[in-house]
Amino acid sequence: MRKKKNSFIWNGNVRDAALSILLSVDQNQAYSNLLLNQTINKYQIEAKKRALLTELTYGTLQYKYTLDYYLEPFIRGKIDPWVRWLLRLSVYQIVYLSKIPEHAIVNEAVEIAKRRGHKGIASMVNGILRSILRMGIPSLDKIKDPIDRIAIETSHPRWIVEMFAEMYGLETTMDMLKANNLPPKQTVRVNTLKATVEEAIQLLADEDVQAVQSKVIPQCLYLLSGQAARTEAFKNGIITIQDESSMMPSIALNPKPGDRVLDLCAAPGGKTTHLAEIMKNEGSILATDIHPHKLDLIGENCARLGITIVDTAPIDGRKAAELLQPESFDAILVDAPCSGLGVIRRKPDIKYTKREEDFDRLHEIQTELLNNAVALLKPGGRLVYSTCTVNKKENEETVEALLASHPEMKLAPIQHLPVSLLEKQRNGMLQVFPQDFGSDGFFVALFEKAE
Ligand SMILES: C[S@@+](CC[C@H](N)C(=O)[O-])C[C@H]1O[C@@H](n2cnc3c(N)ncnc32)[C@H](O)[C@@H]1O
Repeated sequence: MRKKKNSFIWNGNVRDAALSILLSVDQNQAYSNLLLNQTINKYQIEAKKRALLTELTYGTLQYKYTLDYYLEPFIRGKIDPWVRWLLRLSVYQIVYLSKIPEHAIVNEAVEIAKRRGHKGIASMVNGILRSILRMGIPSLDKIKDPIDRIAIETSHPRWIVEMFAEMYGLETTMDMLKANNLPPKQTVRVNTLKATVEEAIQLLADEDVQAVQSKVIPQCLYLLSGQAARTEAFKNGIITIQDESSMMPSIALNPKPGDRVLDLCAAPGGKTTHLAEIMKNEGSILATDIHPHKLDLIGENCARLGITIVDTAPIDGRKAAELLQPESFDAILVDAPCSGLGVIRRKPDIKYTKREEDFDRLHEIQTELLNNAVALLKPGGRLVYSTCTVNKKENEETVEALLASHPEMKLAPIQHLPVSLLEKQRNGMLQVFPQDFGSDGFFVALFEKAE
């Protein structure tokens, strides 16, 4: 009987589990973050193994091209994809994880190769890994072309490096792509309807979770221990799990208590609930999304946080102006679907699966969403456009398309954010890179409609 190389049942072996997740991401286009969370939750994997599983899965995926460069001189002929992933997983540990003894890495890999394949494959894996340990990995200094060097060193496709180098220069590109390989901080937003920042820190401390206030956004806490989703503070609606950059759009829009607000691409409601907190839960927010099933998440988040001013509706934002009353909202947020090139450190698969062709289609959708938002905005109203990407085609160029077709819309300087962020504004637009504050790459533009 053929052995199943990909089927996964948790057997307590972290490397086996990491290998199964990596294969599934590669072959079934599964999302690494979702699959990892599902595996951890389904098998209730304990904290220490959970940390190692996360490190091995993300690390190996993040450094896929770098690991292939290191492996290349040692591999003769074609090898099965699962064997290549096993080798990448092992070389990742050899190169990047100093605490794991080298003989243990090799032994584990050989055992997995035996279980999933046969003795012949196990002996090949053994041979390759022992050669690497004996001879060392090839130096990156051999790569002379600067674009190739960044592509291999940070493990990003060449076209992404080229594109960013053209947009931002080589130095910023290198910094950004290096930051894409760092683990994200665990950050939460304090629900100011229920607690002050100090009270939230104390409530978390009561549960042995150490939290410190961010120096960038005051409502943002960094969790230095524990798991936010498992805390009573989370269950009781004191905190929301959210990246610090994602807190910028709602603050930039700054709706007033009593306003009528539209959040056009709202699910799962991270920013809708933030808007409601800023509005002190007074006024009304219509939260719409094209996917009806995702709207339940907004309802659940509002219930947990004690927010009562949000209504939800399944609406394709590209047709919203036909369905809702024109010029009826004081403030509108368009947190648009985008390429996600700012969140690669959370979703490393993005860098391998995105295609340049996707950008034109996204730019078109973003422009259509904004056109609808403009039609729904009251004269004198405010509109925020945000994305979690660092791609000018979807950011600056989308803003320019809006300004070109709507003379009644003007960019307005963003206020209310801390100076460290505001001084990054260029021409009324704010682009944050992952290397700036250790938060996601994010873009925010604020518009005002003429009276
Ligand atoms: C970046 S996410 C929004 C995240 C959300 N604002 C938050 O903070 O939790 C973009 C959302 O746009 C939705 N979407 C995609 N196309 C849409 C469309 N044509 N109309 C409305 N929503 C759309 C997606 O379902 C997705 O939930």
